[in-house]
Amino acid sequence: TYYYDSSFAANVLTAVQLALTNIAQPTEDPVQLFQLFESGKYNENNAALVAKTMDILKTIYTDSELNNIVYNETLYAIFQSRGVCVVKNLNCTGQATSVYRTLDGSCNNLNHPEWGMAFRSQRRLLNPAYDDGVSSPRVHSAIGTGTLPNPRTISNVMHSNKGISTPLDQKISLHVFQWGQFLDHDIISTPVSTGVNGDALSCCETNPANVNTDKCAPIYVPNSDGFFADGTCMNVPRSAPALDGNCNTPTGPRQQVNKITSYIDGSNVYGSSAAELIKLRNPNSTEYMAVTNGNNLPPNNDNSACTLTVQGESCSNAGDSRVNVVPSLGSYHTLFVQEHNRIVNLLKGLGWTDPEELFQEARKINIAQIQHITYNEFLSWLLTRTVLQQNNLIITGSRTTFFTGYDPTINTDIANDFGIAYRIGHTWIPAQMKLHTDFPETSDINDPDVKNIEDTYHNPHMLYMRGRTGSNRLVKWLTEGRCPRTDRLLEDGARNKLFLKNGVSFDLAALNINRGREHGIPPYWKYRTELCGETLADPSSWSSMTLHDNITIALLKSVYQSPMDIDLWTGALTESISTAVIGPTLTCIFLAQFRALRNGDRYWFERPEPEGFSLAKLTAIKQTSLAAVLCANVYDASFVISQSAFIPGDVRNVLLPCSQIPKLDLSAWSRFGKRNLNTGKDEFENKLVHLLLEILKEKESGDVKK
Ligand code: HEM
Ligand SMILES: [Ca+2]
Repeated sequence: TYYYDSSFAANVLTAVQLALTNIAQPTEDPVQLFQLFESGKYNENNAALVAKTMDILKTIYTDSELNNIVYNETLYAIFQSRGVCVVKNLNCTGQATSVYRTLDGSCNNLNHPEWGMAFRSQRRLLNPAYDDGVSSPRVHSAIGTGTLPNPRTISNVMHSNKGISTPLDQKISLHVFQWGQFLDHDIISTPVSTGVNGDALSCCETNPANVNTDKCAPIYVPNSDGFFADGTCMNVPRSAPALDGNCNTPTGPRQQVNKITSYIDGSNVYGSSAAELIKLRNPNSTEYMAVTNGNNLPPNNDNSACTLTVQGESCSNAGDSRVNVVPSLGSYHTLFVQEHNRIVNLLKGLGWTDPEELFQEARKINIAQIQHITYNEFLSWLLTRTVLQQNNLIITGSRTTFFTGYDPTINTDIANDFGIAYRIGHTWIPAQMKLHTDFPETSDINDPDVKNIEDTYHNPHMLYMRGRTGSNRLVKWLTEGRCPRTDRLLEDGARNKLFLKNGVSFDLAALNINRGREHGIPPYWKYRTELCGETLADPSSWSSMTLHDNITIALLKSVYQSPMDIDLWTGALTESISTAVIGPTLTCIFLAQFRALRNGDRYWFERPEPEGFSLAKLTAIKQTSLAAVLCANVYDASFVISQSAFIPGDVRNVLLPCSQIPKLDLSAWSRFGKRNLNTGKDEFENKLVHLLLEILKEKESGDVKK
């Protein structure tokens, strides 16, 4: 049962009215108030009323139902102005038999049903380092009375590609960039503080002393910047503080929230709550995900979700709210919605009929593919297979066995520190987005196929180009394009012109540094020692910087007073890389997170049934790859692609036509009995059963021709 329905709305109205009669000085008309509730805008001065309303709603709904509908839907934006109430009291029922992963928190981790679910406080790998111990951003230098360098200054010194032509990594395709972000959007989304009405805050004050430091962390750009005009201030709200389950401020240091499920569970495709999911499914044929005009993402009717420049276009809707950030991200969302619907059709051909079962099994297979591609292809490249092997994180390939390391005592929440460190993917952001040209086409000089990235932010237009074939063309471009190198340099379009609109823009590197400080993330050296186990004789000496090359150390020295001041994001990203893609500290942080996401996930795809699959099914999942998903949805059988779409063809990675790329073979899912593995066809008796079923179906619909 789903509780997102009109009776819920009616119950809220009744509860508000009741609550009004219960508090001393009612200040609002209940109908008006209800409208505010519905639109997610509510005056925080009415906190008592909200609390009372919640009490009444709790007499109607169970906690788990309220978590699903209230926190994620209606009250979320209201509380966001003060902070975000974290989910509590989820129930784990049906432990033994639950076949499908749930979104309301029950049972995804047997030991602790809340771990990994949406609207939880982020975990930390290291204790926070706030200036005042509880909440104020780190600003003081480790030595003397000085302050830390301005984030924009660090960005200019360490992350600018000015005067350096941006090197591309010829060994990896742009799928590394896109998978990296897509994965991020499956596991972490940190909400920021809003104004009292749920509106965006204005954090820049003429006098910096007047900044509301509880809700704001603006970046004042130092003069003579070279790009930003003197006096520029970047309007940055602080991440909303986590409130406890009763929406009160907890004692102890400020924590941040993750508003999506941390499990790799395709929540960017399916949503992070049952209520979100139901709205993403096709209402008429619920086995399918909703699509519009030729397999594109459904529109988001809230046009403030993106910037529209062409009439008739709309923002996209998906399981994660950031889907509109860049169009190539939208194209990935589209790809996995298409893949879901394709799997549904395949299952139908194998005798599956029940819409709910079809939906859930297709979702389970789609999630399994996403997990497999992440560990077997993406992480194999990022962390290397050797490191995965050493840490028992390797997917065993053809030696198909179950994963037996499931450990329900592992906390699967995303770590705050990981959320800062994993932003190293910002080094992969390309300068431009491009539509692949299938055929010689007359190019449209007024609407070219190549656009600077700053012209694509929050604008879905590229998806609409060329008769709405933009999504597939962007995906094809990701295959043929090369990814910017994993280095300290960020493209101008991300470092100077992020979210450029009406002449106002942001610096993504400065945002990352600033965000780390306002989350109370300790400096880089602490991760080397306290988390990753290095022993440093004297962390205050530059000679302790043994993981960086001399040029980088010179740059760091020119901006930081002490190596103990270096911010995690900058310090970890600039570690030198000998044989691997990333340095040892990032490897250590990533391992901590990706180990938890595999070992603590009850529904990890390599587990046996009922949560996972039979060996035959698991073998089928392990055959798949990003290339297979691409071949099944966007390429013709004759298209020649590298077996790992992340790594363009070379001697080690043979190019094959799509027709020869191992594809998702669902014969193990057949409900017609055994299949002949040599021919791939159903045995005779199964064919007969199939035919009979077809005839029965036609009979039922009153359309008997045979
Ligand atoms: C065009 C591509 C991208 C854009 C425009 C973009 C933009 C952003 C922005 C604006 C933020 C929030 C900054 C702040 O205020 O603190 C952010 C956060 C983040 N980004 Fe990116 N990003 C992109 C690609 C990537 C990639 C490729 C990765 C990883 C491989 C990545 C990982 C992250 C992570 C982990 C966060 C923190 C998320 C959270 O806690 O909510 N991003 N990104
Ligand atoms: Ca997720």
